[in-house]
Amino acid sequence: MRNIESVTYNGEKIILLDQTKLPLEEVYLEIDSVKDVWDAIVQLKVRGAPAIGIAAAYGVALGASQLKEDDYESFAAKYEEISAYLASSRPTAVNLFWALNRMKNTLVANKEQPVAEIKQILLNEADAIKKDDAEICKSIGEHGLTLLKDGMTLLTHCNAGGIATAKYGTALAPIYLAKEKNMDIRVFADETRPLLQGARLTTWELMQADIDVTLITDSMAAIVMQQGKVDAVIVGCDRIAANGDTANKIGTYGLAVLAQKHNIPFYVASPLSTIDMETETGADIPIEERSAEEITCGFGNQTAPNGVKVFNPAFDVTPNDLITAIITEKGIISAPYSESLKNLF
Ligand SMILES: CSC[C@H]1O[C@H](OP(=O)(O)O)[C@H](O)[C@@H]1O
Repeated sequence: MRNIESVTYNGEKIILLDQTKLPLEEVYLEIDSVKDVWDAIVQLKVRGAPAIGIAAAYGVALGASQLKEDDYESFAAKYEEISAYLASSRPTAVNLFWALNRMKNTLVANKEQPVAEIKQILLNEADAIKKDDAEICKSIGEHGLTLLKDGMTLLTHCNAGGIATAKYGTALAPIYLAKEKNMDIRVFADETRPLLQGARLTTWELMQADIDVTLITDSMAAIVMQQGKVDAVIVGCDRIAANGDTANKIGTYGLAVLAQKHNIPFYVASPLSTIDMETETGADIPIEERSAEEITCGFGNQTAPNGVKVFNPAFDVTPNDLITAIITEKGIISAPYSESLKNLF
């Protein structure tokens, strides 16, 4: 499997794979400003909960490295402004806030150090967040692999692959590890309107890895399940509430309802960094709403009348009772999630 890195740091600049250019172009952006990190997150040039967290970690460290303040109090005040700005980019994926919180804790833990030292410590912490994520995703893959059998066909939604994380992905991690073991695993990838992360990114990733993938429109998920072609659904997530309700890309909830109707297991793959025990239920998860143009003029092709009213939530919430199991780096957990999630921490 070619390791395609969505976020790296070259000692001066953040290098981002521009995911809006895929699948036709593999373009890497050299980012040296916090504003450009913010823009990249907002425009989904970097996307996927863990990758957003990693980008924000490098973003706040990069911003801190450029600060002129040399006393801790002034430095920390400016640092807070940078962190708050990056936190304003997207509201749903809790990894953004989890990563910024971990970076803030690193700052405070080293407040007795000279500011120049702190700047390097922050960059090292961003590196650690990225390294940890790759190891966590591999572990999710290993646990998820226990659910797979030779000859299975999985359906996935959006992109929860290597480019949504540091490496391996979450939902796609078990599939990559199954490939390494020469298992015969096939995948249906929902195109995932309106931004087509499935059509553009998941098919691209899986084809790069020589994994059998079939692209379907979101509306075709029902018929492939009805025809008995799907053995399990596996998706990523952007925030899991303390009771197991899970926010993921819009369309996921409908898949979970369909899976229940057809007695098909519905798995969510999630690092602990995407589990938010401070958010009690799915009703408390902020759902990002995006521009009308993403629907009326997707990829520059107008397909709806000027001025039409549009509702464009980027995520929906799957109630915990529709989730068969949650695959984490610490193992696979099942209902009742209020208890099983608590035991992970
Ligand atoms: C491994 S996190 C993937 C998760 O993030 C995606 O959202 P977006 O493309 O808007 O960042 C989608 O919900 C995926 O399941």
